[in-house]
Amino acid sequence: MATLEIRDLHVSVDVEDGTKEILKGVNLTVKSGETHAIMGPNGSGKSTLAYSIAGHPKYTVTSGTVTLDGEDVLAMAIDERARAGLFLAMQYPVEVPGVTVSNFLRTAKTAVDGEAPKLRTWVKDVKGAMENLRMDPAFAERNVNEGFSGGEKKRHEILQMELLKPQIAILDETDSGLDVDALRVVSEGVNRAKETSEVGVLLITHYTRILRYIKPDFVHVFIDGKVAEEGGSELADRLEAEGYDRYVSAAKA
Ligand SMILES: Nc1ncnc2c1ncn2[C@@H]1O[C@H](COP(=O)(O)OP(=O)(O)OP(=O)(O)O)[C@@H](O)[C@H]1O
Repeated sequence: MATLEIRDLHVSVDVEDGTKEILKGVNLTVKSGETHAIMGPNGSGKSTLAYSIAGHPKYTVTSGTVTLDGEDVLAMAIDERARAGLFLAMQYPVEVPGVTVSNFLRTAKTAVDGEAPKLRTWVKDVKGAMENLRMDPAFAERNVNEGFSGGEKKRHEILQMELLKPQIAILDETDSGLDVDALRVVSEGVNRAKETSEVGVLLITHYTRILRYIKPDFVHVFIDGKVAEEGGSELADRLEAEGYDRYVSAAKA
């Protein structure tokens, strides 16, 4: 059982004429086995939240805390965050020339667990996870992210999550690059990880389409760098029907 707690998080970026505050006091708690969706209009700071927790150097945390079971996540090196049980899928994963998917997964698993996985079970686990995600076995021998299509990148991301078995996964879901089949396969992977290993998921949604396949337990509406409203999955349905207009005009008033 793990708890990720974000308390009064303020984050800025450097801009030409100084700094710009993007996150303006975010409060959020995600526990094992829960799925939380963050929804909000373009530019409201959703990706910034993911990047900040991931420790992206462009984003400066000016105040507030992020803890995992009471441990200070922001003080951890990036690899320590993964070892502590956080999975942070990046919106634009980097290419790793010369490193195959298969080697990458095994190295990542070894780093996260502190010991190499047993070869026999590992090979079986990878094969099973790839089958579940309907991935061609040849994919395992390709170099990480080299020439991957949008759908392949997403499947690879979910494959990592299923194999690394984090406590809390933060997924920045640009489902724009996914066709309906890929969207379904990726969503099934997220639902499976939640059911089989009790992963807590913080799903950052840029489009509501993915929420037809993943039912969030909690929905948080992000407006201008903070949470403006919270509710259950019915809130996602309402937002899909009504949009964000009333929040945005309330924030401006
Ligand atoms: N490195 C940066 N330099 C300058 N401004 C930035 C930087 N990163 C983010 N911003 C600004 O911060 C705001 C929030 O951006 P962010 O990408 O977090 O929003 P988002 O809610 O994920 O948007 P979308 O749904 O459009 O992807 C935007 O106005 C964006 O232009």
